[in-house]
Amino acid sequence: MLKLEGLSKTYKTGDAALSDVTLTIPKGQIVGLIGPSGAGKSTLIRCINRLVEPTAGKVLLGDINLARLGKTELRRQRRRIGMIFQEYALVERLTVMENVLSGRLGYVPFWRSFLRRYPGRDVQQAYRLLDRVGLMHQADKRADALSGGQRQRVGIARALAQEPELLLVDEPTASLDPKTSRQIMRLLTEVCAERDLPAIVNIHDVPLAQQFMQRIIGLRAGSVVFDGAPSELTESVLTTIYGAEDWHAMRRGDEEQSEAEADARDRMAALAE
Ligand SMILES: Nc1ncnc2c1ncn2[C@@H]1O[C@H](COP(=O)(O)OP(=O)(O)OP(=O)(O)O)[C@@H](O)[C@H]1O
Repeated sequence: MLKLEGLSKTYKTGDAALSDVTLTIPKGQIVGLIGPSGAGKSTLIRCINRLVEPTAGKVLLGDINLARLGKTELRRQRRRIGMIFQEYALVERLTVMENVLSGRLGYVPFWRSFLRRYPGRDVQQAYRLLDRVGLMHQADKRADALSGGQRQRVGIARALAQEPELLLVDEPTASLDPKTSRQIMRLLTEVCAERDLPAIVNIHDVPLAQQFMQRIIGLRAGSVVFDGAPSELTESVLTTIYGAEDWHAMRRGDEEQSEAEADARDRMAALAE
């Protein structure tokens, strides 16, 4: 279970990016974090594993307050948190298998990782994970030979190889097309459910969040302005989160996108006739 208590962050520049955020995420719950640009979504995610140092507040993972830890203990505790990134953050020249195994780096002694000699148990687990994310036959391919969707599957397998207790997911589908985005979101929600794993997903795409998340947290100017079920995300709630102009502009953007897609489909269909 993750508990944030009074979490705040003011950057050196004076930007108050997070103000007094308090929330609890129970085991197995997958939470979508939405809000306009600059609302503090990335800051919130990064304060949890202290890629960004919180200015105040507690980050309780189980009964350990991550916000209070010194460097060595923080490094150990970070193993409990898996991260998935928008741009995948794979080592491009390494194979898919080696990328997944790198999720074990926090556990194996340095010499083993340096020689790339992982324990047999880790290798077997990595194969199982590759199978689960549908990449069994790509294990020996270099990461730079994969499509965006396949790369994100490697990112998911790598995070799971860590055997985390929490997943932090930063815009996992922002670089993917709509169909691949849905496949990735489906995979993410399934693997979390299978492991009773809680996740916080920073997600720009509101309809995608509504379709896949169990709970939505809306941030605006560093504060939580909505916390509820996807079905409660009404027009007026979205206006509170995004502001009237932004929300209408976003919706118009979606409509234009759908029209463009329908138009492209019609053209393809005409060509195929
Ligand atoms: N390293 C930094 N130094 C100073 N200010 C920062 C830094 N990172 C973020 N901020 C500021 O903190 C606020 C929150 O930014 P953050 O990136 O967390 O928002 P976000 O909701 O993730 O936005 P986006 O959706 O555009 O990624 C913004 O006002 C931003 O300008």
